[in-house]
Amino acid sequence: MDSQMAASTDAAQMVLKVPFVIGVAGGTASGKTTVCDMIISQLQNQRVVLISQEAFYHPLTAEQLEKVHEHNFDHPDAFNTELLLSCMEELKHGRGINIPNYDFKLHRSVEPARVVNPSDVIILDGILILHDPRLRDFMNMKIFVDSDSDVRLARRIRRDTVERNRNILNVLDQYSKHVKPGFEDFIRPTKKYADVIIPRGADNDVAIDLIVQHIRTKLGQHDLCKIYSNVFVIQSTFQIRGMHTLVRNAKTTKHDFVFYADRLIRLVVEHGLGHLPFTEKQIITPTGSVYSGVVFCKRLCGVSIIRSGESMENALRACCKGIKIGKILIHGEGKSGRQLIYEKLPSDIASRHVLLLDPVLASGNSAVKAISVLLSKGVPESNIVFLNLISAPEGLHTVCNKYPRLKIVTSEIDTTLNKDLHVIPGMGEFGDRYFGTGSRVITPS
Ligand SMILES: Nc1ncnc2c1ncn2[C@@H]1O[C@H](COP(=O)(O)OP(=O)(O)O)[C@@H](O)[C@H]1O
Ligand SMILES: Nc1ccn([C@@H]2O[C@H](COP(=O)(O)O)[C@@H](O)[C@H]2O)c(=O)n1
Ligand SMILES: [Mg+2]
Repeated sequence: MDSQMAASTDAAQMVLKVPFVIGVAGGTASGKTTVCDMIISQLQNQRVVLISQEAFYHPLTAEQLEKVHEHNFDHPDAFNTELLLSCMEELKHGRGINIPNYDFKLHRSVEPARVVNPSDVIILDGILILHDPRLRDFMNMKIFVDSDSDVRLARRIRRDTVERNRNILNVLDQYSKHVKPGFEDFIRPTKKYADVIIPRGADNDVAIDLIVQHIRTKLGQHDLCKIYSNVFVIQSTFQIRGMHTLVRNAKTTKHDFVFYADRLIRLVVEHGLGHLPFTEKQIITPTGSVYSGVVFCKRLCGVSIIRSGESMENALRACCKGIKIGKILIHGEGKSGRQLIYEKLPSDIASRHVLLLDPVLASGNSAVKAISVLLSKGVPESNIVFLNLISAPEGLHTVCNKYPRLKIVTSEIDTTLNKDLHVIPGMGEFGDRYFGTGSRVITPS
């Protein structure tokens, strides 16, 4: 008996954007916040938010306030870690939150609360941010800022007297009673959880550059699949890398380019077909045995984005006999708007699953236009599977943010776009190389 089954992912399900979370710990005045600010200023094209653990200090009771000099702010119990955990859970699920706005002069939070929007990167900064294992579990990267304790004490005295209205004798007293023991007992022991230790804090430009590079790489490449659960990169093998090496090589002849591009396209198409819904079916084999299998989705069609997308039509026809293939031609260069020049689509496209074909996803502007044409014809967003050979992170961000319900299947995610919006490292002008109409090599910029 046939039964309708859901596809590998529920088409109607909203896509989860999981942020890249970085924890930055270290002793007081080690430079944690300064390091975080430097990282943020270098991650200009990402949505980054900084959350300080200090926002989650328990407010002091009237009784505790009277003896504030005895209060230990350097102990894990000083923080409302449960609240921080629930805030992280919200952000992880793409929901904005309000966090307390802590005042170091009043030892409590003040109005208004701080609004924190969902972001691509969340940086958590605090002396004991690596202490609780449940918080560490949220983190993709853990950093410990390691600065000399004399330097830290000097900075702390300066900061607390100048910015936090403290008396120097109280600062020194608090330091020896709570801050130093808290560092030895709870903060320094979390250094072992760090993936990266930054000696000299913000003075260590090299370490900060390496961290930023790592975050960019993680965000730009396969971790995009963590951020966007609708992005699927086909499993990399040496065979696939070898084919990419050939098609990306500027010296590869047209004949070889077409041969290896076709092989890669075929893999992407087969993978893309795996994201369509199917129907369960039992059959009898020649041995008389029952085999529980599935039947392919029948209501589908291809749509190629002219001209490069046409290179993917043969592979689609080879996989799906007699498939209808429509075409869309978009005009536009650079960052300016895109215009629809031509479209020829199956008249019943609204009732079909659509495999949208374009070997290179660069800025995502043409893709967004092409997808909007499909939507205007009544195709549900969740019925679209967009197939690429290579995708730039910028294009993935653009398309996934605008259309979180469609799926993108690609064989590799590249590093970035250059100023001319060419994918880097990329493979040059795909259409020219495939159809033999150009010999231009794009120089790196
Ligand atoms: N490398 C540095 N050189 C000079 N001053 C620094 C440096 N790093 C931090 N500071 C100063 O030290 C103080 C504490 O730094 P901050 O980044 O707030 O530390 P933390 O967040 O670890 O407590 C601030 O006044 C800051 O401007
Ligand atoms: N009301 C408070 C709360 C905290 N502290 C001290 O702040 C330090 C943590 O902040 P850093 O920016 O230095 O990491 C911590 O050592 C607490 O002693 C405070 O003095 N008063
Ligand atoms: Mg700080």
